[in-house]
Amino acid sequence: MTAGSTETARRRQIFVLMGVSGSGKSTIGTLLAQRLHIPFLDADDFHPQANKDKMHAGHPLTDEDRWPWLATLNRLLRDHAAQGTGCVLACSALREVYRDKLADGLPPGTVDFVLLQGSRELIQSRLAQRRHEFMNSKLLDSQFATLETPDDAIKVTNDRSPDQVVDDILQQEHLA
Ligand SMILES: Nc1ncnc2c1ncn2[C@@H]1O[C@H](COP(=O)(O)OP(=O)(O)OP(=O)(O)O)[C@@H](O)[C@H]1O
Ligand SMILES: O=C(O)[C@H](O)[C@@H](O)[C@H](O)[C@H](O)CO
Repeated sequence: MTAGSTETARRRQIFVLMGVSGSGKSTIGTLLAQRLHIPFLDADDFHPQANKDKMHAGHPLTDEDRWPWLATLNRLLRDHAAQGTGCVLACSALREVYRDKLADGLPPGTVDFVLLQGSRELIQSRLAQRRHEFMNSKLLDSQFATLETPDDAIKVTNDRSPDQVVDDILQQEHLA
């Protein structure tokens, strides 16, 4: 790829940073979007209030709770693709069927899923120090139980500085 075409590919690509709560989707996703000069979207901002209330009370979401939210996110991604602009979306996307819903109707190769990994101990310790609008850290076990590890995602362990993690993503993406 030439430098010019690499730059164009970067700007059009849609990245979905996925993983359990506290895996670093917002932190790493924000930085990745800055590095690529594309917008950052956080799926947390699109939950209906009922979902936020449920999680805040310590109850995991069900598939039925997630479908309308995933449909909203899919529309957002389609809008970006239609405009020819990429974006970075931070979204748990824990199950394969959720990822299929997110990518539904988008041209093949448009969406790259990036799984942020980390030990339960590391993530729990980060959650213990974090304040969040609605997420309850007691849900971490159910998040791990629901996670279906994708075969075809970029996988990075978020146990280094955010800058190093973004470097790793871009290298695996051949966009560095
Ligand atoms: N590489 C890192 N080094 C140090 N701290 C980190 C790193 N990545 C994330 N954190 C911290 O871990 C906590 C969780 O990160 P973040 O909020 O980005 O996760 P998330 O996956 O978006 O969580 P949620 O899905 O619950 O919104 C935050 O306090 C963040 O500052
Ligand atoms: O699918 C889910 O269960 C949700 O997306 C959760 O993962 C939360 O929204 C998020 O982790 C809190 O920020």
